[in-house]
Amino acid sequence: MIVGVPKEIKNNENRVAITPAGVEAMLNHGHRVIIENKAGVGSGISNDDYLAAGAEIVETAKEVFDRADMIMKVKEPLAAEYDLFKEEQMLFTYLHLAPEPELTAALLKKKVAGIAYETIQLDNGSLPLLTPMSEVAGRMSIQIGARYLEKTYGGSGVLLAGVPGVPAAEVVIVGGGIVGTNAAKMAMGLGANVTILDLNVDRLRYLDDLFGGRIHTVASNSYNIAQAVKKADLLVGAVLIPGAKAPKLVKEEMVKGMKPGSVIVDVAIDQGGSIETIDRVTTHSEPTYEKYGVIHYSVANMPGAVARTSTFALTNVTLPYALQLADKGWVKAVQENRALAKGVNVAAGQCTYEAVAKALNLAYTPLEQVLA
Ligand SMILES: NC(=O)C1=CN([C@@H]2O[C@H](COP(=O)(O)OP(=O)(O)OC[C@H]3O[C@@H](n4cnc5c(N)ncnc54)[C@H](O)[C@@H]3O)[C@@H](O)[C@H]2O)C=CC1
Ligand SMILES: CC(=O)C(=O)O
Repeated sequence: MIVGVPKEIKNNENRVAITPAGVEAMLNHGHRVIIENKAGVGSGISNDDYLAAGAEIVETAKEVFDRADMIMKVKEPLAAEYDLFKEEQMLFTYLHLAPEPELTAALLKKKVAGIAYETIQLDNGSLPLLTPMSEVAGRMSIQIGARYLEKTYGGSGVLLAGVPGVPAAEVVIVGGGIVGTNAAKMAMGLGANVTILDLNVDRLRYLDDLFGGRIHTVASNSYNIAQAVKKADLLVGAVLIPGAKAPKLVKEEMVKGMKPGSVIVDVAIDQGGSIETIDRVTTHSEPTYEKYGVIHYSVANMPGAVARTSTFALTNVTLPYALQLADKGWVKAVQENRALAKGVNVAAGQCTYEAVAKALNLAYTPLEQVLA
């Protein structure tokens, strides 16, 4: 099979979907890898590194899409890439289709088999191809929040740690999964007071144990969210219902009541955002906007800014699945791997992921019907 890796084109997206180690593994399995010129540069991987591992470098994304049976990417395709899909091509990448009707329509029209990293799910409910980027984004959310709290960035001028005699900042995290836990680790490490809200009380129990009772855990409901948001210097949105649009848990009225110069980092923006006043996706070039005196940060590809770490963390987990797809073709691969089957969001012109179909008001076709 020919595996194609285009250069990412999202604003400041410096990650790349394969490393030289991945190229070597693909070749060892009998496949060929073609990579767009300079696709790895943002992650510190040169064309020569790829060539030495046995890849072929081509000049344009069009050539990659034209020649490859399977496209491996990091971020969801952007409008400029929609015309490049080949009929029934396999696409393995983050897709986040629930807030993306146009992309979904383009994939359905070309009958692309779109396998989304973020919905591949093990039987224990975990999302192994989302986890490493959630670890990155969760950790980043606190350093980003700390920066925007500084006066020079428009913030309230609060230091997360405080100092002896002046209290530490209040960090409130809505969603205690991978992003939330990693945000809490960083915030606690910096000396902030941390509150995490989650719907899942068992998860809160686990976090209470993990942090030795040194963070506050609170059951998530609109009353408790309102109380927590009111006191927050830094609010992190970190909820997820796999595949679905994020619920808007923090209402406009709650944001209006926040302290001037406080900061919101809505990590859940890639699923549409969990804060009512987050009305746009921002970019690394222009990451924030101000509303009701509160700084809003809603970048959907946060790990792209720390691409060297992120590319290796991501490809560590994507490669084993990519090899299965390349070795067997997507149909056989998903028939033999239940976790991978959950990644199939669209195939054969049908929407095969229920939460995506619901979010976009599309007909839902169970994957088994497409495979029959
Ligand atoms: N902006 C970016 O660059 C990135 C965004 N993300 C996104 O961050 C979000 C969170 O990801 P993970 O932490 O990996 O997910 P996760 O599945 O590990 O955690 C989500 C948590 O949200 C909780 N939750 C669900 N509904 C809730 C509610 N009503 N109230 C409170 N908690 C609720 C769940 O119980 C779960 O513990 C996802 O949308 C993910 O795609 C991840 C990486 C990078
Ligand atoms: C998860 C995701 O969307 C990202 O890492 O960019």
